[in-house]
Amino acid sequence: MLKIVTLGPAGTFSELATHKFIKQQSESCNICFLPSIKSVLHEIGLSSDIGILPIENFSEGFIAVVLDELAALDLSIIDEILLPIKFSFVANSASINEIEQLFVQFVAKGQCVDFISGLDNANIQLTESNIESLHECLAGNAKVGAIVPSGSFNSEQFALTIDSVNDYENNQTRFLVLSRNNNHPISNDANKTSIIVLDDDDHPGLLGEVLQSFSARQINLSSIISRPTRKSFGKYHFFIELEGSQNDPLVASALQEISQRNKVKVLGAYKKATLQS
Ligand SMILES: O=C(O)C(=O)Cc1ccccc1
Repeated sequence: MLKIVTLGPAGTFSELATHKFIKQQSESCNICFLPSIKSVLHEIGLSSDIGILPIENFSEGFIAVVLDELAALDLSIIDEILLPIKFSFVANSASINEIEQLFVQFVAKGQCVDFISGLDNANIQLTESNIESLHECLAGNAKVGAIVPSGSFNSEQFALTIDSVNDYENNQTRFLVLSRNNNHPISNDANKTSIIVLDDDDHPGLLGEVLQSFSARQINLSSIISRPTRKSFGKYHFFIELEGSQNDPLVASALQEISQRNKVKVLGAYKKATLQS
């Protein structure tokens, strides 16, 4: 039995991503929910074999806490999942102008900016998960509203519901499947690799050299993100995703070259997700 930990309570997009992953597995799986992204990350490899969490939204970009923990913890990426993301607004008052308190998950807030900016009188309360927002609204008074996953609620429970409050119609989020065991063989269908170049030897041209190792071999990068090390001001880790895996000798030699000059953590190689996969 594969034990999976993800962001709860039940009903989050993370749970939907987990079910999409489970459908592709031959083994039976057991899901455990934890209330915050950080608590999920820290449980992987303890009571759970793997963890599933959002890493990147199509319009908002990367989730900083996940990148920072990937730099700090000993986790590896074994797969990724892509999900369409649709939000609805629910409220205990039929009049939107009466809403004084809005519960919204901290990543969801940036995906519903246009709608939220129209709620003139609402005080924003950030939550850890979209289902926490839903539960807060269900437990709240007549002046409370929430941004929640479309399809996660029964409209009879609310005085007002408005669908499609996300800024972009084709909103999508990418989730990572993470494990603590770093010895996974690279599967033959892996066509994407994630690495972190850790800032341990800052010098002029560090990033240029890293990029040159890839461009000299015609290796395409799909993302590059810097995150502060939080050790001293102006020092950064670089989270890089590239096409291909170390099964390809060109990728292997690029990573070997970069590793000779820098501390590199290869997070994992996996098959690039699509909405259909
Ligand atoms: O709270 C959830 O439902 C999550 O799984 C986190 C999240 C938040 C916003 C978009 C996608 C996933």
